[in-house]
Amino acid sequence: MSGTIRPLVAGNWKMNGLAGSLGELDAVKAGLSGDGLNADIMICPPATLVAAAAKAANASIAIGGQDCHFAEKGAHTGDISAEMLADAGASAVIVGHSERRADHGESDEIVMKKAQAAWRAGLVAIICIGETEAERKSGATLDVVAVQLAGSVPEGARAENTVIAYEPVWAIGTGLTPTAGDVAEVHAFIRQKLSERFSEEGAAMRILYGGSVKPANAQELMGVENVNGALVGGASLKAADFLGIVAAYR
Ligand SMILES: O=C[C@H](O)COP(=O)(O)O
Repeated sequence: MSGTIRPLVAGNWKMNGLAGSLGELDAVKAGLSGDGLNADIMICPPATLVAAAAKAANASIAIGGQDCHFAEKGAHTGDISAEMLADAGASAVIVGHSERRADHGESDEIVMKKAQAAWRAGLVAIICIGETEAERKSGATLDVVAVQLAGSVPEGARAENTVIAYEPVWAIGTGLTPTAGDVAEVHAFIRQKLSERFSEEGAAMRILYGGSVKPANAQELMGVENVNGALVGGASLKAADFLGIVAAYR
């Protein structure tokens, strides 16, 4: 396991989950009870379930949102502010997920404003970056990651209010993952950039890997240098799978 940074395993339910899905949260809670886990655990349910999830969770599970608007309030039909997520009991919010960047045209500039909004509301910003398949194939991965980091992570980022999630777009929901060596290369690069820009705060910031993490590959991926946890999509929907990933930190 990497250094002394406390890892974070976060489940992103994406646009999945009705009230009955909170049973999975209960099962995660039960699965975590009484064990000395060496990681923080978070579930990011859809916005409709944030308040109920926050009530159902206990101290062993943090609740996060999946997106927020950068404004505090106003005429933005259908949007949710970081303050509203905090009010509902969230302690973090994912910003700049590649699905938001692709589906909603979110630029680095917008993602940066969302991260600042998260801080304004007292939330941890989980800032997502990652290259597409074409970018990987053309050898542009590190360039893409550098541009996204520079453009999406605001000045003043600190280890306690910012988490970076490296998610290669081609690995999300596909069952494909980069090799451990590829993950190590990109995470080392991200660490170098964060340390150059934010000094000791950047050296202490958590860098999550995301993209087809499952129980079968969690141990290997979580053991890579500078991988400080995971952002898990599909495998977070079932408590048994999610707990199987969390087990990498037992
Ligand atoms: O936010 C989570 C990621 O997009 C990973 O999703 P996945 O685990 O289904 O590949």
